[in-house]
Amino acid sequence: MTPAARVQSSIELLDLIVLAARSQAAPADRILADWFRSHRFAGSKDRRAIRELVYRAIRACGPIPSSGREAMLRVAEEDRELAGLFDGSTYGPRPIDAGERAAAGGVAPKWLVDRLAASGISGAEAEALLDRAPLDLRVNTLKVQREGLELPEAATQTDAPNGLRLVPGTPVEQWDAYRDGRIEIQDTGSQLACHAVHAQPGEIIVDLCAGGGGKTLALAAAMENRGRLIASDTDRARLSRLAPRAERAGADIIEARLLDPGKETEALADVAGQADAVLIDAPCSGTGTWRRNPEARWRLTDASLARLCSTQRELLTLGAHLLKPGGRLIYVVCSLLDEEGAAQFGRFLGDNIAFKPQALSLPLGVPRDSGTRLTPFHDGTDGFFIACAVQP
Ligand SMILES: C[S@@+](CC[C@H](N)C(=O)[O-])C[C@H]1O[C@@H](n2cnc3c(N)ncnc32)[C@H](O)[C@@H]1O
Repeated sequence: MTPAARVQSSIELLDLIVLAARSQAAPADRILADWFRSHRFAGSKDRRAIRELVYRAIRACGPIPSSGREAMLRVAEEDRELAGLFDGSTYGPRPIDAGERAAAGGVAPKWLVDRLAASGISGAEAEALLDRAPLDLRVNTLKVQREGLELPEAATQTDAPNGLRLVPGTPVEQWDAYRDGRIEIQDTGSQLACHAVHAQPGEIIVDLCAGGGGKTLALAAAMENRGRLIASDTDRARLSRLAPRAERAGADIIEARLLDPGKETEALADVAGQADAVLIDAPCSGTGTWRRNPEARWRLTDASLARLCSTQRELLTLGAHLLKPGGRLIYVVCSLLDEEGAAQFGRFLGDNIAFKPQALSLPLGVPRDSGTRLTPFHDGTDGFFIACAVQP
């Protein structure tokens, strides 16, 4: 493909992505994968260049643009070489009309920029939400210790106890160490959220919103495969990814439990009052993960945020009900909005005065009310709010 043809294909893909974002349909990654499958003439270099262009344009537009062309013009405004490819050549984009409008830039739609600012995220902190994320690994101590691990490429140690960092795009999935479960791909912030659980061998631990089990596997490793680790979620597809991952990681103590939405308490009745620790990695707006998923800021609405906050409240209540006296409740969201993080947790503490917040001794982050906040700007991790409470 010519460079101009790649730009035109990216514009057409952005049209599909914008349409899908407006109707909460397929995510950008899926749209790209489908397009590459049905356009075999696009070779690997074309695919890489198109993906790069599409994500540059998504990052460049704060509010959702009205078309793919407007989005690409936004990038072209700051890239003369790209602007020169709007040349009207065969398969290329038509020339830029005098006065043709580019999409608005910025970090996010205005209502979200305002909410972030109200939560103390503005300026450089807000801009860093759209940086490129590094590639972080967790060494699976069920199989190997960090000191004993040999990898095809040099990695630097992170602040997470078993964390390593590589250049983004390193083909980790093709490495033997990945295939045989010695390493997992996991953001440092996510690793520190697991560290905050202080999971011990022999404990009963519930990972209430386990999803595909990223954090469950880290907990199993901390528990040295001893004790009970119940991994629950309401999403069958996500939870079904856990069993093969657990097998690869050699994590034997995980009991996966699919929850019926609205009937979670019944499904976990046998654990009520028994757990040493409950991790609530709650569903959230994901404002802390825009580095990996910049399109998410086009999809979030005030109404969906309110629904997420209400689910978080219910999950906190359920988590508290599962704990034994003295048990630890660890609340985590990959969001930087206080209504999902500090204020949500503060409300729980206000409604449940028997629970006392516990300081977290994490190597990164800054205190935010009763918890700790990690941000891409301050900590180089995804954005997280992490807090712990104990009922003495
Ligand atoms: C942030 S994700 C969890 C990610 C996961 N812990 C990991 O590390 O990969 C939140 C999860 O909460 C789940 N969820 C939503 N509502 C739930 C509910 N009522 N009970 C349990 N899980 C729920 C979602 O399906 C989603 O998988």
